[in-house]
Amino acid sequence: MITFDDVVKVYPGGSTAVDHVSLELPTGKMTVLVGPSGCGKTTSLRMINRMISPTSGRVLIDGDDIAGKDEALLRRGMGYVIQHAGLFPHRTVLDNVATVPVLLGKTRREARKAALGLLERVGLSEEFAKRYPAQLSGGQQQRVGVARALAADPPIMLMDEPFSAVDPVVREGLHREFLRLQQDLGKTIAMVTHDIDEAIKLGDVVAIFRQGGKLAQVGTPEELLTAPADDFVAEFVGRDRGIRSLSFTTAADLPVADLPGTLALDDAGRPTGWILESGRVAPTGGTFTSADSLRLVTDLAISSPVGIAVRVNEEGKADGVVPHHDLADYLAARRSS
Ligand SMILES: Nc1ncnc2c1ncn2[C@@H]1O[C@H](COP(=O)(O)OP(=O)(O)OP(=O)(O)O)[C@@H](O)[C@H]1O
Repeated sequence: MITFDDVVKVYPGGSTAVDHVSLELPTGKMTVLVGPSGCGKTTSLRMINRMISPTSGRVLIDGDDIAGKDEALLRRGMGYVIQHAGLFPHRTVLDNVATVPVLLGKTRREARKAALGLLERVGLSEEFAKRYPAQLSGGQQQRVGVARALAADPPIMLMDEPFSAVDPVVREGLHREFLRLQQDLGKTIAMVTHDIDEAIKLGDVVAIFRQGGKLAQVGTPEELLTAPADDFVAEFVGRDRGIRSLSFTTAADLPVADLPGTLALDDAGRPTGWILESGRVAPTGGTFTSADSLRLVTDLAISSPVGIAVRVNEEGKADGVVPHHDLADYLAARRSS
């Protein structure tokens, strides 16, 4: 666990970048530091690897104050990924990834073999290994940046706006891959972003900073969406937070009604559409399983031609329906419980 214990950073010249921040970043989880520009996110991140020292307060790793640790040793346990990847321009992709392990004592051969494996894990095939950074797209460079940070297999990863230099579609893909990777690796990650949607999507814990380097709220994405501490947080997490918070709960406990006769099924019991009063069959527009989110069920119920979402089992067979008024009652009861 990384702990900020009443940390203050005042830069020479008097600006307070971080103002009495106390925060815990749990081991094996991703904590996202998010907030408007200039609110002290990067300063906080850099205090974890001692690129910046606190003016007062302590940063601890597993209970030990890092102020007393050898800087080089400390940083060896931390991967660092920055915007635009920060790759060595005159080294090949493979050598960008293999350099640190060689410095740490691996043979060049071992390091290159491991680097190829890492590049594959971040979605880059062998053909990219011989290229130079300038011969890659922005998204590919970011992937190399992540692979390079992972090369020393550090328990901690510090990431400063790692996905912000790429377009939204590429970013989506990188998010998905990164979440998959983190599921396997379980690193302790501190990530800085100014994008609340990215924070909510990636973070196990999200720490929202406000101007002046103060923490506004720390919580899981669901907590921030359902119970923002004040107007600043409510505004910052965005308008449709009610709908977005439904992404975090599955439909496992959602009661379903029996299949109505107006639901057309094929021989295997799979829904094929709704039989409308006119006799026309309209497509269902999608189905859900009990593992899907309440957000999907809501979307299906709203967009269904008859206002009913259809649940299917693992074989795709219809096994219940949720009319939109039942769903509204369920959501209202859930809120008040
Ligand atoms: N070396 C420095 N000397 C003086 N002031 C600084 C220095 N670095 C940052 N600051 C100031 O400290 C405050 C916090 O900066 P920091 O970079 O931590 O914010 P941030 O939240 O990461 O911002 P952004 O999202 O714009 O990158 C800002 O007001 C900034 O101007």
